[in-house]
Amino acid sequence: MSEVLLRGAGVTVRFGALVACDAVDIDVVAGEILGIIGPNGSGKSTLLRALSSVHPPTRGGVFWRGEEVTGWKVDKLARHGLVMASQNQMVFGGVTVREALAIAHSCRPKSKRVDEALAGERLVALVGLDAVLDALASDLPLGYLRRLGIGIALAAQPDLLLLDEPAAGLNDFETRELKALLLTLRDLGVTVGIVDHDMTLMVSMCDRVVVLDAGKKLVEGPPSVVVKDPRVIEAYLGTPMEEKP
Ligand SMILES: Nc1ncnc2c1ncn2[C@@H]1O[C@H](COP(=O)(O)OP(=O)(O)OP(=O)(O)O)[C@@H](O)[C@H]1O
Repeated sequence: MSEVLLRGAGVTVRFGALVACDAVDIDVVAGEILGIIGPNGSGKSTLLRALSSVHPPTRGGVFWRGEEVTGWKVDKLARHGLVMASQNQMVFGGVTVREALAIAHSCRPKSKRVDEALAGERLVALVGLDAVLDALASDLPLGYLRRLGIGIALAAQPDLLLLDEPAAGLNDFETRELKALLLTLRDLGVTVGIVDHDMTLMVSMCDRVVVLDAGKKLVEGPPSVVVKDPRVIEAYLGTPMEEKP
């Protein structure tokens, strides 16, 4: 039985009268790519932020490797192996790609043995930033900028990487490269939790998906099964997804 790395139990987030996340139970299991999908405003980003302590839950608990971590500071959680990168955080000032990665590497938890696959030149090659190392981060095209955001998150040597809409705005080629990178990360032992609207990407890449609707968990399971579920078609997909040969 695989280890549950991260557990959200009854995670509830209120913004005034709005219940953005409503008593959601969710597990992220070591070694998987877990997708969180659902309509706009269904609470996916809010759930990710609650799980990663960026915006802790109003009610319910978050557990990391069985220990309650609800409300912990983001940097403390990162030192324990949980890091979140959101598309909006992946913006940098006047530093080069090389400098940004060096800064991130210097912030990694010193207590942890360095995973060489996620450090130095191997990290640069892994995230495909070799060609732009001396470019200013602020000059990068979106595809590279996302890779840098992921590279910075990886420099913290996470066991679990949570990603909020990493494919938003990427073209087909960039999305394929992103998928290859995330599959490689899983092979290297980094567990991934991802929110995204690109259903072709999510269905082809995720081991499991959780579907949210109006803040509540609607369905969870293997993507090929979930996308055929009439509740998911009604709430999110509209029409059944076409089967790929
Ligand atoms: N900081 C906030 N203050 C007030 N309301 C918020 C805040 N953040 C999110 N919400 C609201 O909570 C609900 C869930 O938002 P959330 O961004 O989590 O949904 P989502 O499923 O990620 O949507 P999308 O797919 O459009 O990104 C929405 O009604 C949103 O307007």
